Amino acid sequence: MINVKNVKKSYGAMNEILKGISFTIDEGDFVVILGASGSGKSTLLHVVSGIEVPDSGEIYYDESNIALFSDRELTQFRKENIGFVFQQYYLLPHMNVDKNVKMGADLVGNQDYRKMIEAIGLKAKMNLYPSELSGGEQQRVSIARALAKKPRVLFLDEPTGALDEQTGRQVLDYISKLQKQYGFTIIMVTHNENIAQMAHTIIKINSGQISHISTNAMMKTAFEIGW
Ligand SMILES: Nc1ncnc2c1ncn2[C@@H]1O[C@H](COP(=O)(O)OP(=O)(O)OP(=O)(O)O)[C@@H](O)[C@H]1O
Repeated sequence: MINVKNVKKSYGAMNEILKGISFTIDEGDFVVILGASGSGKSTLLHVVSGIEVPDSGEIYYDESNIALFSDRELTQFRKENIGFVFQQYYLLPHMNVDKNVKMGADLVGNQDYRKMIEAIGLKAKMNLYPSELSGGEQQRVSIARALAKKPRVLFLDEPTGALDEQTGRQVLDYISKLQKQYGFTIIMVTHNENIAQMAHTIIKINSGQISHISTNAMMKTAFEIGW
């Protein structure tokens, strides 16, 4: 489904961050991208999700190479296919939970978005504002917002990076349960190697290059992994 071929990305003339990355991802896979700080994980996530454009290489979603898309085509592509969750939530502070999630749903006209609020365990807090929620709850709102547009692929950049262990496990548990329910593909960046035990495919990157790709036959739950 996703086929990344020899992708390169630099910031400035001497600063090559992605040095020729290639991999494929199947529909419905749970992929974790591991690597040290500064190895290029976030840059890779931005390029594969169409937030940024690579300098060279190809990024196929089925038959379409999004590396060739115009800005307008990319915006449309992201709207229809991509959900993105960041470490820092990026909720709108003046909107309550319901409105924050509705914002994602409105992008594609999904009337059904409250189901997602319920599925992520926040029905009782629907009318609260982000400042009235814990970090884990805020991250769950941002996941509900991303999933409210029914994306094909959910990208997550260190979704538990700002959370304590127990809250982090809860958030990961919701993510994997929702994947089983809705069948979207997960591509998650983390530097917590334990989280990779939840994934089916593990891509390790080092200094902008892939050092190892492996698959995991025995995926663990969020409460079985180490931390
Ligand atoms: N917009 C940008 N302009 C210039 N340099 C950038 C930009 N974005 C990232 N970089 C540089 O690219 C390198 C890789 O950054 P990236 O965020 O992809 O790494 P990472 O593996 O996700 O790191 P971390 O785990 O610390 O978030 C870093 O040296 C960073 O300074």
